[in-house]
Amino acid sequence: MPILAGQATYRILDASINRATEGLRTLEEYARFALDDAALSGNFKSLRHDLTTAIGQSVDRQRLIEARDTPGDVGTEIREAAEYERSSPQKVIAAAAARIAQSLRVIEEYGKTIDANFAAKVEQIRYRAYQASASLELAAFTNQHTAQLAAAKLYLLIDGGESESQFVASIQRLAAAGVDIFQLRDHSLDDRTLYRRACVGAAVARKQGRLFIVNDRADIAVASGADGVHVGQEELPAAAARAIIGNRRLLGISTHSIEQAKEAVDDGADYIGCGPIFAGRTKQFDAYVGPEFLKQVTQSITVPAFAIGGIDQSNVSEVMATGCDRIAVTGAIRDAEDPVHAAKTLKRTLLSGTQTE
Ligand SMILES: Cc1ncc(COP(=O)(O)OP(=O)(O)O)c(N)n1
Ligand SMILES: Cc1ncsc1CCOP(=O)(O)O
Ligand SMILES: [Mg+2]
Repeated sequence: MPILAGQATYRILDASINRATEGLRTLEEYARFALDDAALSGNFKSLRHDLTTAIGQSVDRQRLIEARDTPGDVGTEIREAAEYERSSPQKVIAAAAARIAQSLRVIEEYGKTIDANFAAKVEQIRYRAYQASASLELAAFTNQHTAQLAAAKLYLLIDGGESESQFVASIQRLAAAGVDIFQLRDHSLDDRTLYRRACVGAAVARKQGRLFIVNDRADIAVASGADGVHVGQEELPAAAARAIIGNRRLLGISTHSIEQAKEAVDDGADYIGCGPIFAGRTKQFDAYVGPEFLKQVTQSITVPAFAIGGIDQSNVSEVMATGCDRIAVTGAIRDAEDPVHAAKTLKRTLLSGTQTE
């Protein structure tokens, strides 16, 4: 039986009102329970309240309910595989934000057939919802960074490789082998090539659910979409690097003493590198701080601390004996006969807390 025009409008509004309020609640719950962000969750609550109030003032609820026919809704049979693909809370948030924007637009457009003032109110709610959703997505990205960093154990300093394709393939293989963070560190590359490697590296690392950091260059870290920058004691001071990368990206700082480690944390480092612990093949130093420095760090530093310098399967147990279970390496994986196996073994050791071959 053909549906009466008025009934169709109310059926569309009913479905869209449900979608919009459900989407707002989905984002409100993340702000409240994942971010503990009272302001942001309150923002979504007031959006829900204002939408419900505007609807109550202008749309006849009985007509909405009378128009509802879920068993007869042909849309319930239409299934897209992507609807069930939510590999992270961030994907849930992005999907809910899109659903809110679309539904509010539908309510606004069909609401015009009932009451122009009602539609104008919904338009303002839509604009507010855009901004609140963007704030939540950005906060969720930062929250994801923090969570990924806290869980990270194996950090690989990687060069630009023989070619872009070989560089990308290395990241894919070694991410699958357990590397948690990649840092592009290649002083031989010109800026253009370094930028291009950082762009593709950040993209492929993110696709593998891994963090991607650029060594030394805060400008290239931002321009390439990397997750952050790592600076040493001779590069940009923390405040200058942070001014470039902002608060949504990670700042790593090299430290060679407990004083520098404490200073780095005070200066806002999201993580620190601690070394050089042992002599290694990648970078030579006049002096090595040894595992004792790591003991001091584990006793007094609150941000993730990655031991670095000559660390490989033969001495990682000395690092772990200090209580430090995070390492940053180059040669141990780069120079291994089987880099994937070397990465897997190191990661297994770090996770299990014991030496395994
Ligand atoms: C994780 C991590 N720790 C330390 C370093 C060393 O950085 P830096 O002292 O700036 O030396 P270069 O890497 O720039 O030669 C690092 N890169 N990563
Ligand atoms: C860049 C850097 N800074 C301190 S040690 C080091 C090199 C780490 O490489 P490897 O793990 O091969 O010693
Ligand atoms: Mg440096």
